[in-house]
Amino acid sequence: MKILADQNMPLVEEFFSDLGEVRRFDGRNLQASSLHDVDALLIRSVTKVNADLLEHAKQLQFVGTATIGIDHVDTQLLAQRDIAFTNAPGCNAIAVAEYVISALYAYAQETDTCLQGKTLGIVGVGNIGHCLKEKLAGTGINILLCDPLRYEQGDLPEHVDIDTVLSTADILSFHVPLIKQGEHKTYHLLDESRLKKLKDSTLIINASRGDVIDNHALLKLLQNGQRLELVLDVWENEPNILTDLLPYTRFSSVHIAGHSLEGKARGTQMLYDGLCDLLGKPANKQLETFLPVPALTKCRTEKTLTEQDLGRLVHLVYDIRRDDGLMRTNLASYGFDNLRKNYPPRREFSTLNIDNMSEHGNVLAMLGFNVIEKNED
Ligand SMILES: NC(=O)c1ccc[n+]([C@@H]2O[C@H](COP(=O)([O-])OP(=O)(O)OC[C@H]3O[C@@H](n4cnc5c(N)ncnc54)[C@H](O)[C@@H]3O)[C@@H](O)[C@H]2O)c1
Ligand SMILES: O=C(O)[C@H](O)[C@H](O)COP(=O)(O)O
Repeated sequence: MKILADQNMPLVEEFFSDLGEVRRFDGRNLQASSLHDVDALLIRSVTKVNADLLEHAKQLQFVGTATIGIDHVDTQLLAQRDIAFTNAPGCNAIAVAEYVISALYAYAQETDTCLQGKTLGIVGVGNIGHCLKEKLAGTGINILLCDPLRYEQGDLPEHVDIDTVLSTADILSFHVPLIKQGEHKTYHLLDESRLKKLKDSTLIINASRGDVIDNHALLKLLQNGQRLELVLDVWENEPNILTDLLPYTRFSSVHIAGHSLEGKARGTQMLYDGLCDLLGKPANKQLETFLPVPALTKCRTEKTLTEQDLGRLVHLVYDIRRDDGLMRTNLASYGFDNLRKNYPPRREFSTLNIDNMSEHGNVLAMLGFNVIEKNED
């Protein structure tokens, strides 16, 4: 079997080499002719799977994207052609939620803001939105949830409609898929008129898809003096983004919110499980065996922990300012895609074992650290 995989997908040889011959490709420049003898195609969000790409793909049985987002794949076409398809729902939910949490504590530190008592609106309560809500449950941040689809399905009774969330929340975090049309479209969900109505200095975090916010309208409003705090991981028209927005952002990054080592590796493993399933073979490889030991594995807390201390613990594992600095310093010379390709390793909170002497063990555990309770006596 011939397996063609994006060159920036980790651990493909480790997982797939027993199933066939693995070749790599450049995700943004895959040619239709390269697919003539391919049985399984493993992609990321940068490869568009459409009729043109599949023109010569006579043998293709399987397409897997190591992402939750599927806006780059014509899934109807795959179904028509009887090509099995799998994505990787939830693979990077922890990573994106931790990106947001790192942003929140860094913002609080830099602006001398107390997060406790602030209201956070989570728009899109799927894998990521739900994970974020659970992680923040002990922090004293008030949370509003907005997901009309889940509300209509009857499984989110606490849903608050988007315009109420936008006018109430101090902080907004977007975790919706890109939907271009229909009643619940998310394309330009934050358009000019909604942006104009936001409270002064609202903190907007977008780690979903760039098109969810009208970037040009946002820039125009900021240039005209509207005060907003921005954390942008995703941008319209990646990799050729509206760089004029950068100076207005508190933190920026190159669509890496989901790129913890664990998140990326889980994505590869989910595709491996999907292909094994299709082939009727046992999926017996485990990602834990392939992940390196983290640089930092242990620390100890004392009796009292403030909100600032929680922030310090978060930033011990992942500080969004590392990624913000990389983008601001290097975007012009390296370019968006190269920065993504050379993204330095990042681990999840669960890799830090905390010997806990404080009263906040449950808050630390909810955030996702590995808490080991220690009694003084
Ligand atoms: N920046 C990154 O690195 C990164 C990583 C992972 C995912 N993403 C993006 O984040 C999105 C969400 O990821 P997920 O794993 O939580 O997906 P998910 O499918 O589990 O959840 C998305 C949720 O959004 C809801 N939704 C759809 N339309 C909505 C609307 N108009 N208003 C409010 N809610 C709406 C859905 O009902 C669903 O519950 C992905 O589709 C992807 O585009 C980005
Ligand atoms: O939809 C997703 O899962 C994410 O946007 C994903 O993390 C994007 O990363 P990429 O596939 O481009 O590496």
